[in-house]
Amino acid sequence: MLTLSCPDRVGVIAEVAGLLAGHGGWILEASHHSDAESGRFFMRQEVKADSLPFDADGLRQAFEPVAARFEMDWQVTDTGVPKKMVVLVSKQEHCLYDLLARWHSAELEVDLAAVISNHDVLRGVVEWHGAPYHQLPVDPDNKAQHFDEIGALLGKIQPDCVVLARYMQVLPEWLCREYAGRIINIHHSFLPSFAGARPYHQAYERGVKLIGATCHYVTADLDAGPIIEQDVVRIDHSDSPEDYVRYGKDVERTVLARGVRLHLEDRVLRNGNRTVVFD
Ligand SMILES: Nc1nc2c(c(=O)[nH]1)N[C@@H](CN(C=O)c1ccc(C(=O)N[C@@H](CCC(=O)O)C(=O)O)cc1)CN2
Repeated sequence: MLTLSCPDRVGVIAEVAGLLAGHGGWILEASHHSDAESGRFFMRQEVKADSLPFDADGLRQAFEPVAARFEMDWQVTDTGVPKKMVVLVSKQEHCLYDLLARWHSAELEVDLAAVISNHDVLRGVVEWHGAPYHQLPVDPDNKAQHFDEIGALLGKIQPDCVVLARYMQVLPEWLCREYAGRIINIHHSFLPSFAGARPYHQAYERGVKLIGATCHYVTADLDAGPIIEQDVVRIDHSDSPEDYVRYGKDVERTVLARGVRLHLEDRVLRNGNRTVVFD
């Protein structure tokens, strides 16, 4: 899997396709986007591994000159190597349950390397599914220790994706920077509406007719990272805030699962604080 972005200009597609074809590369899926606003070009090329005379490192070496010439931000990943995922949770279980079921049934083909929580309440269900569980309690007077312990564990695992599945702690700037573009959160509102705490109750007070969920990359700015996936569900005057929570959970589960899959399949490319999603 080759993904790239670069300053837009004539010839990028021809150069990339020519290099791949020149080595016998069989392109299975090709997507690209020319973004007028940013003046950048985005591409995703899925190449049949055994059509090439070299492995992923060989492709990286062959591609380097083209990437340099076009000032590309790029990466080559071997989809034959399962990506590593870590899930952070607190006490809310619905998004975790959904991810565990998709992983356990192999619908989500990923190495679930760890589930980390500041509570112990979800240990049983995680270990029943055969995933490792790490409880790292939070001392309100020393939250830095909690995040240091998370950082140390993530450093050992080196995950491709860290999912905040209703994890209720605000990550420090250093952790967001260290894993920029790899930490995914599910916020239970249709951002930018109702950022922060208790969004369903904010929505009730505002009298909206749609509520939703947003899957986004995590940055130091709370709930403000690039959006990966969103969806909404209708509510009406007869619904209570508790109804909003119940309807909202269904949307949260599906939006997070879609967002995680898009990330794991290298279908999401950063475009400033926006994303290009080759779905
Ligand atoms: N650096 C970031 N950290 C987190 C983000 C983010 O976008 N950037 N998203 C949140 C998730 N979240 C809303 O979706 C959220 C979670 C928690 C809080 C919050 O105020 N937490 C309190 C502690 C609450 C508790 O102990 O139960 C706090 O941190 O003081 C706001 C929004 C996840 N992290």
